[in-house]
Amino acid sequence: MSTAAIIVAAGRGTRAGGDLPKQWQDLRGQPVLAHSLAAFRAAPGIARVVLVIHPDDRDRAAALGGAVDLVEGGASRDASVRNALESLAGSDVTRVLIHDGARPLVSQALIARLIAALDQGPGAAPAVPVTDALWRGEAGRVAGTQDRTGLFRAQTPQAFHFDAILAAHRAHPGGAADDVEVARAAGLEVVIVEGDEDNLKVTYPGDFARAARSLKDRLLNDKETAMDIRTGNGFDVHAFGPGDHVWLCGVRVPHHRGLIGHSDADVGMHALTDAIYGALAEGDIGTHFPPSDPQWKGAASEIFLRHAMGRVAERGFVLTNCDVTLICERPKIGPMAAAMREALAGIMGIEIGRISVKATTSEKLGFTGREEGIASLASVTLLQA
Ligand SMILES: Nc1ccn([C@@H]2O[C@H](COP(=O)(O)OP(=O)(O)OP(=O)(O)O)[C@@H](O)[C@H]2O)c(=O)n1
Ligand SMILES: C[C@](O)(CO)[C@H](O)COP(=O)(O)O
Repeated sequence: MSTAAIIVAAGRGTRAGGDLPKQWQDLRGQPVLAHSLAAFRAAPGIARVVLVIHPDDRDRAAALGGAVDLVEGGASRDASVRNALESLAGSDVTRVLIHDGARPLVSQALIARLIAALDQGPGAAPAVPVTDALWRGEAGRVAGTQDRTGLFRAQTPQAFHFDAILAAHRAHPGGAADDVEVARAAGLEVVIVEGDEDNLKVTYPGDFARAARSLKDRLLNDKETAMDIRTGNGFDVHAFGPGDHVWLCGVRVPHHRGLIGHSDADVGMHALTDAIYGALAEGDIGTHFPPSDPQWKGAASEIFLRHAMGRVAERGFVLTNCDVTLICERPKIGPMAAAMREALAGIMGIEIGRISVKATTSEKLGFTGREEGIASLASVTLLQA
């Protein structure tokens, strides 16, 4: 059993206007059709994609790249669908989703709903109920009203058992608005699946801007496609006190003084850990390891950093890079920076090339200039994996 998608894109888009047929016009940096195609390529249940194109568009279709079967369209939408169905006849395809290339906002959730609905019967198609009042118009005036009870606006993809829809198309005289009409003419039952208001068909010039707005909203908000990139920053200070070494970014650095703190006072690692919690909007080290809790007294700061990295993984992110700056006159950090990056890479489980440790003095100004303590700044970037 295998499910194929047919994307019809052989129309000329006369109502949309423009220099190119609408499916080849730009929508946020890619042809409209590239968005429709990407949705089916990404859909887990779809084994094969057939793209129906106009003969004039072969070069454009080739530029889309990737594994698709190209089929030439016909003079009408239903003729285009028929050509694609015939190209799959005799293959292992048992189910098919037929989609307008001009609907670039089809969602993974909708595709999944349709595939699931085919377990119940030979046909399933998405639609949204009509919510506006309906009028009949004549010569620019309202000539009557139309009861909207039970009326729906039909969308694609429309999904069918393959043999049934192929036979229905072969038997149809032509001129159907969509494949549901063809299926019903052959007596097939088609269930209505909840459609999606965003799944608009680019038809008129104003639809490009609407589609672009919806796509932008989806990129920002939709869990299916959202690219969640986060930055966080951290800042920490520890004062010098008695001692013969300091811990900085996981490295024991000999020094004529120590740093005072509830834990091991690794100021660089604390700033870095806080930057990670900041990017996740999960507070700071004190939120997770309260200083009032005696169990963290003298604790190795790598415990905090490992916990923050664990939260990054649990929340589905990866840390793409971090940058730590230590601010002190002494000890000199330069000779130790490579060892610090290596220590952090080991604790964080990421490659050293994504970790920067650097230092600056404050030109003998302020508390770091007077060598009363060390300050540290850190920033990180997280990406939803
Ligand atoms: N001969 C045709 C006509 C239409 N289509 C496709 O069917 C879908 C829905 O059709 P429509 O929105 O009407 O597209 P066009 O026919 O291109 O538009 P117009 O009627 O404005 O010319 C589109 O993806 C279109 O490319 C097709 O593959 N072959
Ligand atoms: C297939 C379709 O998109 C379902 O709503 C619609 O029927 C296409 O209509 P058009 O007249 O080709 O724009």
